Amino acid sequence: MLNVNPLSEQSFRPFGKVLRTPERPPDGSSEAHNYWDRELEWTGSTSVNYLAIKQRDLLLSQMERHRDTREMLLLLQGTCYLAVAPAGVLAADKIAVFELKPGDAVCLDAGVWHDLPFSRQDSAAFLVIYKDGTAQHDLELVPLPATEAIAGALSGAESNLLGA
Ligand SMILES: NC(=O)N[C@@H](O)C(=O)O
Repeated sequence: MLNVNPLSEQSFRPFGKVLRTPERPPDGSSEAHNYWDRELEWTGSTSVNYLAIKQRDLLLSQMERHRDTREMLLLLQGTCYLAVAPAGVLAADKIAVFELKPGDAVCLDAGVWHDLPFSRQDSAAFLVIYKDGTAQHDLELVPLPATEAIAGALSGAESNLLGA
């Protein structure tokens, strides 16, 4: 059973960065705004993609990675669970699951394992930003040795499966 962690900069650090209001002084400000420049260095051709997530059972059976790009996930609507594991050899015992709420933005380091997010309601929507062509040329998808249930509000099917 994979427990769900609240999202924090510290807890997410092994997987990438959580983008929140920076603690450092803004690079520009006025009566109307504060601006922080270059929160992430980003070079090369980039695509901005729309990802609509459909609700599915909280059962993690695969993970994917993109070796050659970081991946920014900006949650536009819906609460989600995001399963991640450190880059390198995929170790099932290193998988962590985080709860993402609307407005949360995380940037996965290149090669960090993840699965498509799990929506906690009928649907959810993200902007996904990474190197152009990633979905076509840099998407490695692998099955897990065993399906892992994510601890959350189990659906009927999940309860039956787990004998809950
Ligand atoms: N499978 C797939 O499309 N994955 C990307 O959208 C992604 O890394 O979120």
